[in-house]
Amino acid sequence: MAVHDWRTWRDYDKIDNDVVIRIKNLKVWTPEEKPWWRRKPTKCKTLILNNISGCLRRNEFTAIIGPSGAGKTTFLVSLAGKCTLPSEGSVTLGSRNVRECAGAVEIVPQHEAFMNGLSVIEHLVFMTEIKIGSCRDLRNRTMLDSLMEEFQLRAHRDTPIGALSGGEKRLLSLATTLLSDPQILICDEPTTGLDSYNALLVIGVLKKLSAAGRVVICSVHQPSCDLFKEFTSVLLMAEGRLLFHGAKDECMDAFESIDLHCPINYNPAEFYIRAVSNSNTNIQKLVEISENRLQIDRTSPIRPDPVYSCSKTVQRNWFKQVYLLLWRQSLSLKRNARNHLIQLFVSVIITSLVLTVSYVGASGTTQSGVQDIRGFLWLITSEVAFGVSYSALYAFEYEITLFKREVGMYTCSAYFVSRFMSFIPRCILWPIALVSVSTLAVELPNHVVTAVKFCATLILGAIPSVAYGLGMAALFTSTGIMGDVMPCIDLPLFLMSGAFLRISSLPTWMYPVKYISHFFYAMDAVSNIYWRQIEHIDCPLNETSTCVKDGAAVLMENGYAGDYILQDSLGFLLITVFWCVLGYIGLKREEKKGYAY
Ligand SMILES: Nc1ncnc2c1ncn2[C@@H]1O[C@H](COP(=O)(O)OP(=O)(O)OP(=O)(O)O)[C@@H](O)[C@H]1O
Repeated sequence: MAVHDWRTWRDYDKIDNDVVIRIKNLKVWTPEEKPWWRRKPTKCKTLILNNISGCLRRNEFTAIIGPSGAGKTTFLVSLAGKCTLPSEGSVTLGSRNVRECAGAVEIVPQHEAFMNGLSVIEHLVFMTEIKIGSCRDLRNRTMLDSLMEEFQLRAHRDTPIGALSGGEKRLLSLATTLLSDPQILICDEPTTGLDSYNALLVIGVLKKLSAAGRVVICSVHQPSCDLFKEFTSVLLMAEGRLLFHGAKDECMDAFESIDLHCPINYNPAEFYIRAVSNSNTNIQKLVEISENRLQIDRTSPIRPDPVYSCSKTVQRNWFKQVYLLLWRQSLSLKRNARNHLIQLFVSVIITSLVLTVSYVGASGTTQSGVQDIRGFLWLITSEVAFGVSYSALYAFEYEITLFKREVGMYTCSAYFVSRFMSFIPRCILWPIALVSVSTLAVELPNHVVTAVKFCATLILGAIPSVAYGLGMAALFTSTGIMGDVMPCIDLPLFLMSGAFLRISSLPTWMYPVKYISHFFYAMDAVSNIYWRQIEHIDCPLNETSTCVKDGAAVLMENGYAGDYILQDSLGFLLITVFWCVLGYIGLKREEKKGYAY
């Protein structure tokens, strides 16, 4: 098995065993909980990492072990510079803070986040394209091929990720991380969920990477003897403290020096973990030993800087990012095409059939027909607006973890724009299907032309509806309450449509709300299209109430504008921009919250 022989730290073959990462008095804590309206909390509630100091060296292949809740994950995430909890102390690469060395350090989190609709090869091609550059580049293609070979992913090349086993997903996650050839690789429980063969396969690849000059550090949950012996050093943690860090033999010596002897044929990793679980005395003694050893580390040479600032990751230009993200969305959409078609059939065709049956023969040329047509126009408008905006509402809920894991690969705006554009086919298909079927039995003047105009208007109206749904989704993603908030905002917006009350009868202070209502502009446009063609409405001789004489009178009664084309087009555009800006702000806020682990 060839392991990345094109990736060596050739600059450093003269210095051996020198320090790469230095950790100085690292403390991480959970903040005191305060009501959301109070100032940002600063006090410490629970100390997760307690004054950890140490260093990691070149060629070191370290296993982090310790009881559950020891702080292993928090330590690894801090090493990668991605910890979002309040902290003190420093983690440095050379003389630079690890947070400034993007690309030099990569973390493989414990729980994978993928777009499950993609196949293995599609996912790897996307990641290659977005992280390191074009797949047409021979070097990038070789890298991709070699990783597929190393992690035995060839057999699953075309398998959808959702159908992979937990272990196979783990291998894919590792392969994805290694695409950018990080110099420091941090893995949180890379063997969890793998059978012993695959666990050894993964550890074997990681070991070779460390032998080639990288720093590889992994937390391992209860490693077997076979697995444990592959590591060159061990880092033992308990209760947020570093109890030991060094070669495996030295660890055994340290335990023996405090009179703790590992029985013959007993798994040493298990012995260490047991010895420090719930034993303050042992923890205290080991902390003292660890502090003495630290004095030696402090005198070790530090690597010069330049190597850490270099990274093989590239930032693709904004349009390329949008294109690649759209391509990924479209693949996922294609794989779920059957579900989308069923959804189209159930939600649109059946609804349209119900409408056409209910409004059979309806015409706006009679007094009783005026009300029917008003209802019909409202129903086709609202079906499209609601259908499209609610389908966008959950766009981020399932993808937010993926988005937060991929921070740095593409910009927030590129992601938002691509997500927005991925709804465009729906904005076109839904209105066409709805209008074509629902108008079948309704009497429209110039039937085909009017139906086409309805389609065009509803397509344009669907775009601000998507922006509205995405805006709400991005603003309330983290709270998960968008489904509860949206109906409350819908109410004033659809009241402004003019379908339920005359806009002219609104209190003056409510008047401006209509300008941010996509329901209003859509209803205004379809009503104008229809009623402007009705030149006469019959008024029976025995009619007691006042008759509406023509379509213009109906428009006047509802308060719909004169120059509707300009007003409604501008309205659609402004509302789309308004909700997109709000959605972008919401997504940016999520991005700022940091890495999801
Ligand atoms: N964001 C957080 N908010 C509150 N507590 C947290 C947070 N992150 C971690 N903790 C707490 O810090 C402690 C250490 O967590 P961490 O996940 O780092 O431990 P671990 O050693 O990786 O555990 P395990 O082996 O079970 O995965 C745990 O008690 C955990 O509940």
